[in-house]
Amino acid sequence: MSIISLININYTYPLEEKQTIHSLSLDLEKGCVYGLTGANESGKTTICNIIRGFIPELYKGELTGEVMIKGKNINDYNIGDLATIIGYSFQNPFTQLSGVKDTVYEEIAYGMENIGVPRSKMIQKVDEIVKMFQLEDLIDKNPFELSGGQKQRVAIASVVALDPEIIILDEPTSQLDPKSTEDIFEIIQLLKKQGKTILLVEHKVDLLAAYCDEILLISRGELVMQGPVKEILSNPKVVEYGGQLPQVALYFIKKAKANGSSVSQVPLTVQEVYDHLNKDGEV
Ligand SMILES: Nc1ncnc2c1ncn2[C@@H]1O[C@H](COP(=O)(O)OP(=O)(O)OP(=O)(O)O)[C@@H](O)[C@H]1O
Repeated sequence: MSIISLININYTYPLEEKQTIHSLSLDLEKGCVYGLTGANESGKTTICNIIRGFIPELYKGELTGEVMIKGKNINDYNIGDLATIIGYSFQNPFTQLSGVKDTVYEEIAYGMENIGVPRSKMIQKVDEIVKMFQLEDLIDKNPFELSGGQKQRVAIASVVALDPEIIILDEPTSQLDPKSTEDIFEIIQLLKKQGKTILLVEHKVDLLAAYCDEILLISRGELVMQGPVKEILSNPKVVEYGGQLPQVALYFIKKAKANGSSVSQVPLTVQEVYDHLNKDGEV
């Protein structure tokens, strides 16, 4: 049984004539990291909102098709239960912060407070999360006085603190510098090891290539490609659909085309190039 299934989803925002999501079906398996990518405005955030139930709960509009979470129709969950199963970190961390807590420490504890986690367990979890996200120097600061990147880290940390089985991260690194971006991807790796299912909206395909199991490519509200990272991110069709390929893959695809050879085995990451050269004794 897939942990998330969308079955023939069509969706139109309120007062819009044009449909945003068209005949979309997908299955996501427990414990995998999925990279949801595609051009701007192709519908990625909308899909996340459908999976989390914010559409049609908050956004209304016309939604048809079925959303199944852990084999059960999303309409059969109560809102509280769904919130503990699916954690959602928004594209804009400002939206995510509660606005009612004065320190980063309290902000991270806030979600647990709301669901009645015992105090001793809560303190233990906040300490663990602070360490995981390297927030030690920020715990006494007001969340709204942080930089954009710091807010983003705190927002994601608050989601992870609730220990949801499914974690949706909508462009989690959009405001982060390269070092903090790598750190977030390392945390994603760790969460995968803990058995979490992660849906990651991200434009940085080089990082998706290194950390995801599968890629879902969206174009104009349709799922146009889905498959293992190796298969999708070495396929030049991705670019035709408005997506991007890793820089390394682009270089090797160009080289393969010039030599008239197959593009199916191109490396996607610098590490793969290194491993390949190492095997041949060239480094
Ligand atoms: N609340 C809304 N009401 C009406 N239309 C909306 C609303 N939110 C998004 N849209 C439209 O739906 C389409 C898909 O938007 P969405 O934000 O899902 O795309 P995206 O792929 O996440 O974009 P980006 O990469 O730029 O964040 C866009 O045309 C957008 O203008």
